[in-house]
Amino acid sequence: MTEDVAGDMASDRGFGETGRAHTGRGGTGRGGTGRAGTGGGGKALIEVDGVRKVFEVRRRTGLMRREKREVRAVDGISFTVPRGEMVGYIGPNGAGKSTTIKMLTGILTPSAGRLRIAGIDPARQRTRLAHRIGVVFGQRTTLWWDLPLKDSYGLMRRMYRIPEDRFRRNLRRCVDELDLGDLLDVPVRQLSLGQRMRGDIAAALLHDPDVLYLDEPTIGLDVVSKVKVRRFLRELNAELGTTVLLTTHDLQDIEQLCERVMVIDHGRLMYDGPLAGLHSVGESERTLVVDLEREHPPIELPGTRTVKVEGPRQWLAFPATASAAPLVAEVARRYPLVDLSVREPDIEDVIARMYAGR
Ligand SMILES: Nc1ncnc2c1ncn2[C@@H]1O[C@H](COP(=O)(O)OP(=O)(O)OP(=O)(O)O)[C@@H](O)[C@H]1O
Repeated sequence: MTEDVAGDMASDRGFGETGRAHTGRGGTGRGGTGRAGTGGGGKALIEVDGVRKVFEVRRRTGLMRREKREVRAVDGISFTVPRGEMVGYIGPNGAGKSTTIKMLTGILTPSAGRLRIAGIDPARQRTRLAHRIGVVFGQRTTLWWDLPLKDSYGLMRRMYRIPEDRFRRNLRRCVDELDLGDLLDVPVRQLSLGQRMRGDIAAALLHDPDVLYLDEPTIGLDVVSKVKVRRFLRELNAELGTTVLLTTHDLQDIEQLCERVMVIDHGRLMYDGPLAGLHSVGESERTLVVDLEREHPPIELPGTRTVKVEGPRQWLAFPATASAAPLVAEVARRYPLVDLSVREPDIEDVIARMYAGR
């Protein structure tokens, strides 16, 4: 398929500049309704409607016999993502996350349903789409294994027909933000996983994609590099309105980058809404840590359960959706209270409960 991509590439914008339409993180104004929307009534950049992907797998069941089986990797998913939003796409192993991203990039064709990225059908217009999207698959590199990093970037410049000055500007910024200066002359095969990952993130950004798909982008990164990568992604989103779909098992990525999160399991969307809303779905609990004047039998109050007693200190769990104020007042009224604090639920616990519940 040959497609004229010149129109897509005509603009001379780059992430070294800040002149481009500015939507920023959460700038699309999702109201936390728990449903995907197009944000402020604008047309969605990513549209997924009733999408399925069924794999047919054959399994040997005897010497001469094989059994055909269907795997519903994605089982009727619908959502939209407005321009400029950063969305987390999470789920347990085998949930269907990578399959979704592969369909969104045109690598896989859906068995049913409709997909559009900026109006482009990924499976039918893959070349055209390639100029609008950047992809990082943490488990696999898009770089040339035997070439130094900078030569891979040079090839990408030609493939994407990036104007020279824009390429230089974008590369300079990636090198600065992702600490790639000492790595540019190193063949990709000699890079550590974390170094290669930073190289891959830069490669996905050189052509100023509108949409960035990140599949486990912080895998192998040390703590400092994770912080840098997240900060860079936030800056790009704020400056250029880059839309990000982020798949990760590191929930700190989601907490620090995304206001909206989608949870998928067994190929179905279990939740789509604000990150904070997961607490109510996951039936999570907050904890009141109470210091009494002296040791005391476990506190008994309706709507709470005492989860631990250690000397004069007690830990009381209560539903995360309930207000702590009446509970605090009741503890103070009935018990010899010295001090107390409230601990918020850990998002990892919430999601673990959610996966387990299903
Ligand atoms: N090419 C394929 N042929 C057959 N089955 C497949 C194929 N690719 C994926 N699957 C199956 O589809 C389901 C979803 O897989 P997918 O890779 O999308 O999950 P995932 O959510 O990305 O998991 P992980 O977090 O482990 O990367 C799994 O049951 C997987 O075994």
